[in-house]
Amino acid sequence: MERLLIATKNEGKIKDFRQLFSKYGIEILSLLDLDFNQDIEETGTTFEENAAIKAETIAKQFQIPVLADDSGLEIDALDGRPGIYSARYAGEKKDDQANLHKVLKELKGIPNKDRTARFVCVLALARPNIQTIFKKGTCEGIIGGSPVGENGFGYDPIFYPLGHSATMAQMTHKEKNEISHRSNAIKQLDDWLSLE
Ligand SMILES: O=c1nc[nH]c2c1ncn2[C@H]1C[C@H](O)[C@@H](COP(=O)(O)OP(=O)(O)OP(=O)(O)O)O1
Ligand SMILES: [Mg+2]
Repeated sequence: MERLLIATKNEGKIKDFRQLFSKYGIEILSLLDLDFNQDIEETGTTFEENAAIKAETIAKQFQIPVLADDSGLEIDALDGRPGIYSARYAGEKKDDQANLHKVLKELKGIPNKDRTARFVCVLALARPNIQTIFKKGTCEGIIGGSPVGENGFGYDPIFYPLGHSATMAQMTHKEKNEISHRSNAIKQLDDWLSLE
């Protein structure tokens, strides 16, 4: 296998996947490379369900193996929110800045020790006529008091991975990809990747 289609339009994810799969010699294509203008509605109630919806919709349409990523931020003090609603936390129009500021507002006054959180990434690999498989990766951390750093995307500027004094948005792309939820999920696909 030399090319893999990822069922996403999120440029931040695409950039992560390009780097993470380059060591396997796999070229990444995304929905941005295809003539696919539909919006896939994420109607599931779990990361797994939403990842399956995205991967299976595209695999069925194009009759090729497709990987999808459903991911988000779980904050303990917010009972796991924003969770599966991370992309649309501040409204249907996806807005990374509005989303992270909503989180910061909700955590106002909460001390560091109670600002624990994790990024979660569930990958679904859908193939024509084969049951979809799932892999999950997480990355534990602490939510900061204000956004710091220019790299990455989404909630990266407010997320300090455990044991680090830099946010994910202050890290280089390579540093983020060594510890991220996405890389931890991909590592579990190793078996499948070396079989292809
Ligand atoms: O490494 C990450 N660094 C920072 N933030 C992140 C990361 N990974 C996921 N996130 C956040 C972004 C978005 O608010 C949500 C994913 O939502 P999610 O529905 O999976 O993706 P999406 O709608 O942006 O693109 P798509 O569904 O087309 O793949 O979690
Ligand atoms: Mg989405």
